[in-house]
Amino acid sequence: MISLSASSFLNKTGVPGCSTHLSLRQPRARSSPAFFRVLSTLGSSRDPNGSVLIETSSSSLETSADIVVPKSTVSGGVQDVYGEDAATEDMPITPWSLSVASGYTLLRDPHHNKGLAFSHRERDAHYLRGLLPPTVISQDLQVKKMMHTLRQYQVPLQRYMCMMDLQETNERLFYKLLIDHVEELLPVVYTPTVGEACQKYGSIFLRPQGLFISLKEKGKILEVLRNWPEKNIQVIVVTDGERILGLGDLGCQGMGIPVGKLSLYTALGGVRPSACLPVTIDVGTNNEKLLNDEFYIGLRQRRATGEEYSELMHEFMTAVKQNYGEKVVIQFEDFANHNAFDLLAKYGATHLVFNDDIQGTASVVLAGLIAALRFVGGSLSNHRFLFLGAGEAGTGIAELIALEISKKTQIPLEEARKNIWLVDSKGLIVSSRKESIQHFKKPWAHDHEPIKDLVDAVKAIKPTVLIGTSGVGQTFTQEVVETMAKLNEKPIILALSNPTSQSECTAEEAYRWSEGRAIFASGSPFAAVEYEGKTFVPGQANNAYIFPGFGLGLIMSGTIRVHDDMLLAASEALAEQLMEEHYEKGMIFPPFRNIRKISARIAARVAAKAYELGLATRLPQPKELEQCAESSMYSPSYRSYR
Ligand SMILES: NC(=O)C1=CN([C@@H]2O[C@H](COP(=O)(O)OP(=O)(O)OC[C@H]3O[C@@H](n4cnc5c(N)ncnc54)[C@H](OP(=O)(O)O)[C@@H]3O)[C@@H](O)[C@H]2O)C=CC1
Ligand SMILES: CC(=O)C(=O)O
Ligand SMILES: [Mg+2]
Repeated sequence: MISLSASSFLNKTGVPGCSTHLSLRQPRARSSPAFFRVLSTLGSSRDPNGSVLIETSSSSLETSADIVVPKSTVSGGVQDVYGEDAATEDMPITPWSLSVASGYTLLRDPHHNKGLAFSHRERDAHYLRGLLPPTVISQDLQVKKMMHTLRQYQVPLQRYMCMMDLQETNERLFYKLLIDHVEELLPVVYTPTVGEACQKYGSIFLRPQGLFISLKEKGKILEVLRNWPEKNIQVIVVTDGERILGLGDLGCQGMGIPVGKLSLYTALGGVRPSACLPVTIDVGTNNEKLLNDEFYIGLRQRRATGEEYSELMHEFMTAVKQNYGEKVVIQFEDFANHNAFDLLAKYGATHLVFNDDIQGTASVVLAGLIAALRFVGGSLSNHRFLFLGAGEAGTGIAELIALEISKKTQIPLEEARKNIWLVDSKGLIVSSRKESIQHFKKPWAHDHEPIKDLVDAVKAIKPTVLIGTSGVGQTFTQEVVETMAKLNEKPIILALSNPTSQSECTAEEAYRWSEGRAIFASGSPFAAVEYEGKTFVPGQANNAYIFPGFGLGLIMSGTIRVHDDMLLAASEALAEQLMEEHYEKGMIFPPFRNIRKISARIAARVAAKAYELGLATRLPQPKELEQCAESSMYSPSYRSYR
């Protein structure tokens, strides 16, 4: 038996040099109900839940000239299972996945529900008469209405809950809203509000989103993966909740992060929602407040460590490869650094893994620095960098800067590192500390006398660039910023810590304390600032610029491993999208409103690099990679139902 997805009715579609690969879905043998498989032309009946049940045999389907039957569902590449690509937008489809939803069931199916936008013809054809009031409205009017509703909520968390509710009831409207109003809604579904949502997840929790894999599932992870309704997964974002933004250990409630990141994969990068899988690994939490919170949703025990932790993670990583193949992107997100670096090193050789906090952050910051050269002149090798925070983000960025300098100037990497200094919770990282520091800090232990305070480190090192990656707010004090401004005509100051409460300083403070001379960007958004009659627009130095396009590039090329050169390619693709009008406002990142175009360019460059390195498997290489990226992006416009 074969279940036929809606898109299988569509002809192969595409743009020159990029054919969209459509596929039949093969149901898993284990749990697929035997009695219904679909093809409306072959006759139908209704099951008691309102689903239309249609029988067919696989052999009759395999003969259809328009249909591609892959041998395996884990072949990677771009597979338009539900007719979600922009290329399929104008074609009528049947609203089904495993069975045709109709009537009451259709209204409660978030993938196909259109609410009042169902036409009268569709209401007749799909048993919706009477289940909706008589008015028919357009999706655009629905967007207008939802924005009006959202703007009534003054409390950001209420807006977040409203958006989550929409995602669970009408997925296309959710994404249309997010894409059309990206600058307004990014702070709602992402930082800073997602941070508060994770902190209060137990209290606001209505419906589970994503897949929860706890120690209780040990030995059964493959089965758990098979409980997820979608089979053609292309991206997994996984966390264990130990370092959620700069808010620390939020245990199982970290689920808000993979869910939010994957919403951005779709809205910003065009990866279709059905291909995205959010996962939270629950090994307990050391957060006493949560352990004592009656509404906490996770395991009520302290974190498992050592072998117990590694075994669970290994079972997960193995099960993912077994179930989805090796072309599924596994994005590690918000792990604590004592696990993050090891997981990346361990699975980098066997899986398509990407650590967003280490690699994605590095790529976005490098892009901002390349753009900032426009204001400060010279090349990166002429600059001196000082970081507050020497963890995933700090050392990840430092290493990519050094790599870029080394490649551009042909000097050895060790030499390039010498202009980069980091401060951790114990002070400046210097050679006398080398024996006692974690392995990822060792390359940065340069010869210098120990210094405890940041301001003294600024005075001693005289950086041209100051980057905050400590997760601790208000650490770029007035004295720190004024010292930077004394040392530099245009000090580059990046306050990367999230959410807003943990930002090292505000945009207003950076501009005021530097007398309007700072080139400033922050991890969470700040509004434009007026200073002495001039308007400054702070950029958002956030990995959200990179990972959606980066992931799309990996998927569209069927890449099997991430390589540092792809991160450099992504940085360059982002930096080159700043226009004169942006520089005039002091910006070092382009506005998010053009993010889909930006992501397509990043995806194309990443894919091109993958082909160049021989890591891409989707052959032959499409001629127009950027066009290919754009045309394979998910479009949230409603489809017409036959
Ligand atoms: N804008 C963006 O895109 C991104 C932002 N971030 C943000 O960066 C922050 C850090 O993340 P990450 O690097 O993963 O975290 P880590 O825990 O890996 O690193 C934090 C680092 O900060 C140091 N630190 C902590 N407190 C202080 C202090 N008071 N003074 C000086 N140093 C201190 C720690 O020191 P020690 O080692 O001694 O404990 C550690 O080196 C978070 O807020 C996160 O949200 C992260 C990724 C992307
Ligand atoms: C942005 C991000 O990934 C973080 O703050 O962890
Ligand atoms: Mg993160």
